[in-house]
Amino acid sequence: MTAEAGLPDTLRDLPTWTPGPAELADLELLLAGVYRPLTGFLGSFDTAMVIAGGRLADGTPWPVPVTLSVPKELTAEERLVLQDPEGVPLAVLQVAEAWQDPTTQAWKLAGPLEALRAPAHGPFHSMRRRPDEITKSDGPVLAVATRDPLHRKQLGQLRQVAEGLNAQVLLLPLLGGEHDEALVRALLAVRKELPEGTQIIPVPLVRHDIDDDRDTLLRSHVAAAYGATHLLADAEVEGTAVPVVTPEPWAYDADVEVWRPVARIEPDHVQAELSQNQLNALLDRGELIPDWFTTPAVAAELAVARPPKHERGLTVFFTGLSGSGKSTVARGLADALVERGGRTVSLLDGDVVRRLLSAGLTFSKADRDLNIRRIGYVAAEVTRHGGVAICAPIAPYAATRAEVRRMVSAVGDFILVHVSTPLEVCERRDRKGLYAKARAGQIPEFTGVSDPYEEPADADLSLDTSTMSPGEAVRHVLDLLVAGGWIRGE
Ligand SMILES: Nc1ncnc2c1ncn2[C@@H]1O[C@H](COP(=O)(O)OS(=O)(=O)O)[C@@H](OP(=O)(O)O)[C@H]1O
Ligand SMILES: Nc1ncnc2c1ncn2[C@@H]1O[C@H](COP(=O)(O)OP(=O)(O)O)[C@@H](O)[C@H]1O
Repeated sequence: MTAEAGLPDTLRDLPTWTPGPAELADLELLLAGVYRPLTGFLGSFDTAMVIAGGRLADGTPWPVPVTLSVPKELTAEERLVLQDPEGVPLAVLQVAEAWQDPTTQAWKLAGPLEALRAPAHGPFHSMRRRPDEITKSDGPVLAVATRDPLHRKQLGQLRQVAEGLNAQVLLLPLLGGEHDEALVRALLAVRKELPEGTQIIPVPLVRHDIDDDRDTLLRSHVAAAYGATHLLADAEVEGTAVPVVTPEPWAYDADVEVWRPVARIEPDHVQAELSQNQLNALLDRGELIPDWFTTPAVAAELAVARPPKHERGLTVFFTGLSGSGKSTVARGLADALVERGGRTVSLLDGDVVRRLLSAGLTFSKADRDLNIRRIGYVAAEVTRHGGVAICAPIAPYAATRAEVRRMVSAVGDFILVHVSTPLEVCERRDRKGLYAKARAGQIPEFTGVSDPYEEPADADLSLDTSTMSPGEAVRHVLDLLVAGGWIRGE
């Protein structure tokens, strides 16, 4: 791991590290001055103080720990080049402290950063601005820092608050999910409905693991860095970097077909609203989002971000002992789906994967985990593109299965099927004669015999194939898919 060509000679021999996506987003904000007063990743004392009381060690208010995890091997370094996933160097970290997180045990490096290059990728990158690149307004500026599209209600509330303050609007789409493009497109789609002169600047602020109040505080810091004088938010929180303005409640007056403040709706008029759950249910069924709720252009983007279940990407992940019936049921399911039509199916069978994608890997814990991560990566890509990925490895470790669930769930849906056939039955079947060899000590680390299998506690379906035929087992999975709306019933 040494820095690539193109770096100044003085930095060439420095070790390099590629932070994860969330840390890279934090790095971008640190380098751009959006996280001012922070100039680098936090050390142990600052982090503890921020978590405990929302302040840095010197008393400056700051709501969220901004830290950098590294492998233990890098904790002895004095300087480190931080690079993007393609190996492009972004910054040099001057290590002030190497420390271990007392909760997660992860190793962290803290210290100031020297920018080398601004990250230059990502959809709508051309719309991004550093705070020092925008012309500051003289008058009030109302920031809306949002991860959600603006529907007719929010547009009305925003216009009302902006007018009341006589403020310019600064719309900050917060990027950091899987559907960032849909969010920015949905906000661009309502541009005409926004007050004149509204600026839209996407900000790579990923969701930190903090409560709503801290999240509002963080948004207020970002808003202040971009020159806002006010932040529109659902609730006021003490200590925000700029004052929070909360909109008054609005509802749809169905009698006269307009959105307006609830206080101005006649008591005998019918009010309408659509909760997030109702909206999600409509999207899941692929039904029309009513025009009174949101504009058609926004509705179209909502459907991109959350396609109807029967078109949404899906991974069905079978796990179980060797010989439990994973391949048989997975193959049966793939055939049944292909026969029904309307879905593209990729079958990632354990044995086949080991011959191609994971050729050369052993059955050590590290190699099994790598094998499952590779399967998960491919399944997530299939899912992202709206296909059905069917996986059938043993996948003996719960943590690795959970990792795959997380990866896939970010881009579509994930179903875990535990093929729970008892070991004695698998061993009796011994289709490949492997159990006999394992018992004879000829195969070390054989799952269920001399290697662990962690039973899933989070299975969406359990199938004990000793009590049913392969056809019945496939039927159970199909029933689950129909009940969940992923495929249509016959
Ligand atoms: N030591 C050991 N333990 C378990 N299984 C072994 C081992 N050595 C070879 N095999 C054969 O490899 C198949 C399991 O591979 P997987 O990729 O599914 O395993 S894992 O998920 O990476 O643990 C498994 O296939 P299935 O029977 O289809 O499960 C076995 O045939
Ligand atoms: N209900 C059932 N579902 C799946 N397989 C079954 C069932 N009943 C018997 N079997 C037999 O059990 C064996 C399972 O092997 P396989 O599907 O390769 O399991 P795995 O992929 O989990 O190693 C096959 O020989 C299959 O015919």
